[in-house]
Amino acid sequence: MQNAIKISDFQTTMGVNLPELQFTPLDDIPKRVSITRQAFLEHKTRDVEFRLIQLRKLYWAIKDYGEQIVEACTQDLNKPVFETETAEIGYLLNEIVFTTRSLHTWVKDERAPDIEFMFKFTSPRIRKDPLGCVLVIGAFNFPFQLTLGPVIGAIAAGNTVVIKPSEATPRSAALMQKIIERLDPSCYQVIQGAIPETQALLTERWDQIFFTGSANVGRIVSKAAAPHLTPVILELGGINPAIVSKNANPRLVARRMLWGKVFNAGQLCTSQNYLLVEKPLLSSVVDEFKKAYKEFYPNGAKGSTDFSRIVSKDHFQRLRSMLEHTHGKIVMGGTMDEDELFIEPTVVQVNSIDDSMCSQESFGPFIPILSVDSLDEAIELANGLMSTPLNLHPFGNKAEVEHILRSTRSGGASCNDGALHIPTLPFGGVGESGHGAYRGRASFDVWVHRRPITSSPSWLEPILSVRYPPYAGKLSGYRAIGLLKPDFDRSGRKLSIGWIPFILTLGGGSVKAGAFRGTVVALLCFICQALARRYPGLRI
Ligand SMILES: NC(=O)c1ccc[n+]([C@@H]2O[C@H](COP(=O)([O-])OP(=O)(O)OC[C@H]3O[C@@H](n4cnc5c(N)ncnc54)[C@H](O)[C@@H]3O)[C@@H](O)[C@H]2O)c1
Ligand SMILES: CC1=C(/C=C/C(C)=C/C=C/C(C)=C/C=C/C=C(C)/C=C/C=C(C)/C=C/C=C(\C)C=O)C(C)(C)CCC1
Repeated sequence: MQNAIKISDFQTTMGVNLPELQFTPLDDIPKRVSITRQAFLEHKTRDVEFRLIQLRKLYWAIKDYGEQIVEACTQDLNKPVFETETAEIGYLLNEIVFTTRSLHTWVKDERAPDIEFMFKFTSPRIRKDPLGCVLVIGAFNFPFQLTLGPVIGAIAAGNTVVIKPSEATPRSAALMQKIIERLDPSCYQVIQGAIPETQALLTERWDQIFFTGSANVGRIVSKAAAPHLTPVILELGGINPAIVSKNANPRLVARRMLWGKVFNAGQLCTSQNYLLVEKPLLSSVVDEFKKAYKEFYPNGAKGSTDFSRIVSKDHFQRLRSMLEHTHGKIVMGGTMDEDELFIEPTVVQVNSIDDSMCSQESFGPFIPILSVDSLDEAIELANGLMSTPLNLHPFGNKAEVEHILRSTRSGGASCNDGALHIPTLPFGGVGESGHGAYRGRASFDVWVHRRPITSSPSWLEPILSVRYPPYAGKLSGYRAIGLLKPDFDRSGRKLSIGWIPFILTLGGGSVKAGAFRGTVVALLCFICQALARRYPGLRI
């Protein structure tokens, strides 16, 4: 709710001090990036104990600054204390504890699957290497969760990190800097600013960029990354459909859909953008929305401390314009107050999917509803608007939900629910809603390079030497044992080989090839046994 340019000195509300946001001077940015790059090249973050210490420090910094986090979210978004405690502070603390508990397991080399017998002696394994010096660009709506969430994984994976919080929530941005300053400053830096500062960051070379925000800025980030071939994780928005069958429970539909639009005043990327409801259920769904609104906010949302405000005037005006341009009928809510950046949870019955309320992402407390004649009509409309949204909300019986899932694509799906996403499940978009997933174990995986490693022992040389020239006479051997036999015919049908040939051929192929493979296996076993007998301490 503050303008990023007009920021006062330390402010005190209810006795809580908050730091002032100061943009990083543009000239300082390359130097600060090179500090973190240098720290990576010095292998500071390779040590797993070092990473754990940093994560534990982060845990205690978030805990110690808890009151300030609540205050910053109040000032930036009028976020209810309950929502800050659960979706910002609690969410991050849980993610850190989960990560620190699991890290020793996650970092272990993995045995490589699907390895042919002869290569097993090269000890094939997958190592989880850090990517290097990485950039995290955060969004405004859950300023702490969506900025520090990806940072937890990046630290756990052994990267050095530069963090750019959203300037749209200046109190939170400034506080995040204080929090990160508790960690090793050579490895973790916060750069503050808006477009010029972000552009300056994007001209640097990164080993990965993790961006959360709008698709338009996502495109800018991708373009900037391309010259350096930098991988980019994009966590974008979406025009998420809710598809409601006539067999759904209208009370549950209304309560769960309303929750998605009152949590953070609907500034929630996983909540539904619009509802497509089968005609017979329409009027009862609308009635249930009115009842649920009364239950959630007996005295209306405006006077309640349990309802956020819209982040800025620009977003407020964008939302107002959406409502002003609708051809639909407001059946619940509809009030707003620009001075307070308040928009009431508003249900609008629309006549077309092209209505201003459906065709763009609202990212606010709007609930447009369009009635449809069938689930298939709903599926066609939803796929036509944005075929790859971030989330999907099918409501109905098991068969109907399955049918909807099989006919659509989306980053995730909350069946018979609003914006629910379990924190340890991988989370991310597909197509227009982004790519790459994080959270829980995925937060570690998204920040590592899975490096395949083999070590060829010298005693394997007689076998490995089949690859060296001269090649004469070697091709037939390769064809006999090196080629897998297909278990399908030319029309794509699967062939069944039966048990006896399967046993005779050691898993498939011709009897001759199987016999040859068996001889090689027996020979290798014999060599290993002989070696083990001769050198009792030898480990193979
Ligand atoms: N998938 C997710 O996890 C997720 C989460 C939250 C928000 N979102 C999406 O983000 C959008 C709203 O968030 P927002 O308003 O913070 O997004 P935004 O794209 O406006 O801003 C995100 C970040 O990009 C920076 N930025 C803005 N313009 C830029 C430019 N021209 N060049 C370089 N950097 C620039 C901002 O400083 C900010 O840090 C919605 O579309 C929402 O759906 C997605
Ligand atoms: C059950 C018992 C009790 C009561 C327990 C209670 C009341 C527990 C309440 C838990 C709640 C409300 C947890 C809420 C968690 C919310 C979370 C994690 C929100 C996350 C939001 C996210 C991830 C948003 C993301 C947004 C994105 C990505 C985009 O914009 C007792 C204690 C009474 C007794 C014992 C039993």
